[in-house]
Amino acid sequence: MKYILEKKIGAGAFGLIYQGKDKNTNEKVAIKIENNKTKYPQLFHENRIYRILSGGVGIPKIKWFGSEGDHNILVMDLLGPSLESLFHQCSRKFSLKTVLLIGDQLPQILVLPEAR
Ligand SMILES: Nc1ncnc2c1ncn2[C@@H]1O[C@H](COP(=O)(O)OP(=O)(O)OP(=O)(O)O)[C@@H](O)[C@H]1O
Repeated sequence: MKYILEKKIGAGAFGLIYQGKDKNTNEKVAIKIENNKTKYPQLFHENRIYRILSGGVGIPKIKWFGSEGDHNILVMDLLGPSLESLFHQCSRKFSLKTVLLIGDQLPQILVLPEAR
């Protein structure tokens, strides 16, 4: 794999997410990893769904999906911090302006590319 893991940035129900980078270009990426011995692997399906949603606002592009050793690995664009972590940083209170900006942007994220 031409990517290296740098630091853990999140954990989902079934996998861990790391920030990493492309060894050749130094481009920052997000790398999601699951154990491929798990009873109900998810990452293969997640890879397919991300590809269907590709081109949508806020949807990370998939750069690579494959297996190495005991792990399935999905490499994608690194997004900014989650709304939850921004909310936490703002002492769990957003200004009216922020709430309106989020309200304006969320519907664009929820619409499928072909429905635009
Ligand atoms: N492309 C990305 N760039 C930056 N951070 C990401 C990216 N993908 C996921 N994360 C971070 O990792 C966290 C967990 O990722 P994700 O929601 O994909 O896992 P999950 O296993 O599907 O979680 P769950 O099913 O429990 O909601 C996210 O909340 C987010 O903070």
